[in-house]
Amino acid sequence: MIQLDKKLRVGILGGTGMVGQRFISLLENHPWFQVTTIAASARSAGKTYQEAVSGRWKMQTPMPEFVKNIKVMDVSDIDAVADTVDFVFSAVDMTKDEIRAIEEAYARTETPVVSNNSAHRWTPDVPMVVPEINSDHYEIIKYQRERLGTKRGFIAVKPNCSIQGYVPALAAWKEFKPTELVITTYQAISGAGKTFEDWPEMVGNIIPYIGGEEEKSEQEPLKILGHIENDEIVKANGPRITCQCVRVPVLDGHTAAVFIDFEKKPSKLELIEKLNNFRGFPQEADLPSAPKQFIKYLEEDDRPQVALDVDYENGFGVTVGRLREDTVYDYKFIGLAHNTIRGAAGGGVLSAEALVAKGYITHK
Ligand SMILES: N[C@@H](CC=O)C(=O)O
Repeated sequence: MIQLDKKLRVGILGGTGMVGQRFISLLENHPWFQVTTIAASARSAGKTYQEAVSGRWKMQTPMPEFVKNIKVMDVSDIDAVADTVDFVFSAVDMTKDEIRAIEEAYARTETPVVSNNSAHRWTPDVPMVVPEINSDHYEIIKYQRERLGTKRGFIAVKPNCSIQGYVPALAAWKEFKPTELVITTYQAISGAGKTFEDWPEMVGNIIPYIGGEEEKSEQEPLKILGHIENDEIVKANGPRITCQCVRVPVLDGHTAAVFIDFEKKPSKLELIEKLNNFRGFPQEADLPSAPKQFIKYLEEDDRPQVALDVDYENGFGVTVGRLREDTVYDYKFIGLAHNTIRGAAGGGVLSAEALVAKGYITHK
């Protein structure tokens, strides 16, 4: 693993919300990153983090000591916040237009922005990366910096949490050329920033609608599987993906039930072997948060299960099971990923580690 002489100073934009809290929990004792700054709305600014989050700490582990007395800054005091950090994670809660503008404004202060938000996912020169799959897309950053007129500053985003249970399998099976997928996702309530305490209507309930989620689940995989052409990322032509997204009474863990067709139908054994052996840049570079084995195939008929498998590889890994031939499609399977770790803050932390290892994030 790379050793840094001193830790990089990190700011969390939107640090009081659920994803911000997850960033703070994951970054306690991080070997490369030290959270020095938390920025949130004017309502929280000036308070200590503990005061600002009072009664709203949603993690299952206690609030880390180091963060309790940090004075929350106003996220719109861009220069003041940028002065205190080497880069920021963004989990701000604003309109898409506001997010696009504020993330660009931070990037223009020469502060790299690693964002959990969807606002910039379709900006053509903004990489949307799952580090095991398409960390080569970070090469687009040089064109983004030209557009923004920056030397250090840029924006990189991570994709939606709903796709993390099946896109890794698609990447592992690329050589068999997947042509068509029919998916249903079963999404945990933490994806909506909720716990059962603040969303009691979800106990024993299913809600067959998550605003905007189906389009993201169908389209974002194509950007990840795409390639750089000139100064933009061009999305892949296929596979065709159709998806239904359903909210289920689970705290953490998005499950995907997937039917899949291939151009060249492989054997079940070949598919399982590709899943278990799939490695990418985080494993090769031995990044601090990299799961040793990114995808694990579980042979038992009743796995993956949220209760047993959501924390696989500390929530950074993906579990797959129930792979079998189908009567209409070539195969069907189930995938599971932790939505607030691999699917949100953890995916952001791993992306930032990849950006450090590749030299895009440095000390100011
Ligand atoms: N929109 C998702 C969160 C993923 O990023 C959800 O509602 O589960």
